[in-house]
Amino acid sequence: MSLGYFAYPMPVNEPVYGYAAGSAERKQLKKVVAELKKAEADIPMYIGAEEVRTGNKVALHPPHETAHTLGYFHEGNESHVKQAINAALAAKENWAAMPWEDRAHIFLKAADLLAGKYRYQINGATMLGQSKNAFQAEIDSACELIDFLRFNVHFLSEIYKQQPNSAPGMHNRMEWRPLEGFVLAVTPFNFTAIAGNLPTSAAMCGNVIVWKPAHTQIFAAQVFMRVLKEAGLPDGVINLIYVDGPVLGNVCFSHPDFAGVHFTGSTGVFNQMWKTIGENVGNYKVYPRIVGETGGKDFVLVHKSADVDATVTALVRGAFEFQGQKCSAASRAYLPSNIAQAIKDKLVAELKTMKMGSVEDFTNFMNAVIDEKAFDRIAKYIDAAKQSSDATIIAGGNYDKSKGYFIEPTVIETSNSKYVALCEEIFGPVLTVYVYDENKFEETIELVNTTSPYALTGSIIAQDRDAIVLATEKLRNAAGNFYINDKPTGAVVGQQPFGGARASGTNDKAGSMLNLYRWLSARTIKETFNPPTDYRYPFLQAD
Ligand SMILES: NC(=O)c1ccc[n+]([C@@H]2O[C@H](COP(=O)([O-])OP(=O)(O)OC[C@H]3O[C@@H](n4cnc5c(N)ncnc54)[C@H](O)[C@@H]3O)[C@@H](O)[C@H]2O)c1
Ligand SMILES: N[C@@H](CCC=O)C(=O)O
Repeated sequence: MSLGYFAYPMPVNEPVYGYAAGSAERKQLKKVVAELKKAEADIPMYIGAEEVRTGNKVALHPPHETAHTLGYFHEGNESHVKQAINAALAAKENWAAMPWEDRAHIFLKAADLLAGKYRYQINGATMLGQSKNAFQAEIDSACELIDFLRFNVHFLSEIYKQQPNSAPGMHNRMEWRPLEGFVLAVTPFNFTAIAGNLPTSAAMCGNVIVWKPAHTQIFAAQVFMRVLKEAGLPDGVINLIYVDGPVLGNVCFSHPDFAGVHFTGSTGVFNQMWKTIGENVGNYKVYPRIVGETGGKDFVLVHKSADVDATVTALVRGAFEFQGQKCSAASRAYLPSNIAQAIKDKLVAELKTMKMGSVEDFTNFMNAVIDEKAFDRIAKYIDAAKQSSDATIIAGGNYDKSKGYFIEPTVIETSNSKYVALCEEIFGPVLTVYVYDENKFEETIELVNTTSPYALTGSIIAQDRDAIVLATEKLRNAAGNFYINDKPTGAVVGQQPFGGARASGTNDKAGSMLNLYRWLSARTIKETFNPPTDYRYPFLQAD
């Protein structure tokens, strides 16, 4: 029963804690990190009302301290995927029928729990499990996830208000129904916020979800699942399972009730999913929604009028925060010949001041990359640069996996505008720079536009307004998030809706109304107050 239209005004972004030396929040976070590290967590899957322990235990290690064991998760198989789908479908009717304000309040309560009681837990789990420093964890697993929850409640309440016109004698209305079936959320390792947003944005719309996180993000994912339970999310609405990708795909993409996938991860995996879904079209009850935000090869284009210090800071933060493991990370920079040397000199000097090590030491800017597979992949690009006649390593270039997966922040300079490290996503702490003739700005814009298949983020750094206008126009399709005089990372929910096009995904802008529309299937209802009782039109009468 609805007895009013309830208001959910635009929220403000969650304030970011600074964790400065001596602060109470820093002490508290350190204490929780130490407790989490000792606890040897035993992590079940969450299917319906059950905490499922299969006994097939997989150990979790901090990427920066691989000899330590954080705990174990219970890995599932095909039967658990089926159980999760069944639990989701069983929860569907009640969940879809729950009044919006009650659904909304579960997610608003979850946001408050994250902002208070669980803030250090979710940050600590992200720090240890994904090797994020305290600040990077704070902006991700606390603030961005809280923002996703609060802003999506606001955006969905705005969508529900959108209604058609009505001519005299009738009333038209629009029901914003959830999709018919279940939604699959497949989430990446690098952002706890994204992992939390993909299942909850669709669930908020009344959908039921099977959620599969990356194995390397499970340590934080399970904290969020417990927060959702405590906030009152009914059993079966979101089912958290730990299985291999192909096992998941085999069951979900051949299921008649598959209604959509909310994916963030690499372009290759998304392409494979899309193909499999295409092959199964005709076997589903509905045309599934396919939403995927994928890889990037994000650029920084520097104009001859740029400020050197601003450029270097944008490059250092943009390329090396969280070891470059952001889809938005600055990974190729185009430097004009007049200031290229000054930029490179300062960049190299700044990188020498950067410390790398465990997340427990708050003076470390850099930590480890996520796992051995990533370490080996990134090291190959560095080795190739060492051997290439087209490339020189001007900073970093060393790596070591004896204690953790550590790779120095590395800058490659190349004279080949199509060098592999300017084209392919490396997803690690590697920035490739290319110096161009300062008088060939327009040609360089074209180069930026055509060098890589991706179009996620990019920046122009310039003081000359004409250069900014030109780059903004000509690079319209080269990035879904375009920055002027800033790094290309760090989008904030409600401020810079996030997503790219071309090989970077479907650009459904996480944390915006656009994304929520994908999880809704509108029904139009026309009610006529005084229906006609005779089929004959007046013109049928004889003169
Ligand atoms: N555009 C964005 O908004 C955005 C945000 C974050 C990360 N990313 C991208 O994500 C990638 C890094 O994350 P990752 O390493 O976790 O990506 P990934 O593609 O390896 O994995 C993503 C998810 O897909 C699952 N998966 C892997 N193979 C699968 C298969 N065959 N079938 C079904 N599921 C499968 C993984 O287990 C994981 O849960 C980078 O390419 C990065 O650019 C993009
Ligand atoms: N939203 C994040 C990127 C997420 C991708 O990994 C940013 O804008 O840096």
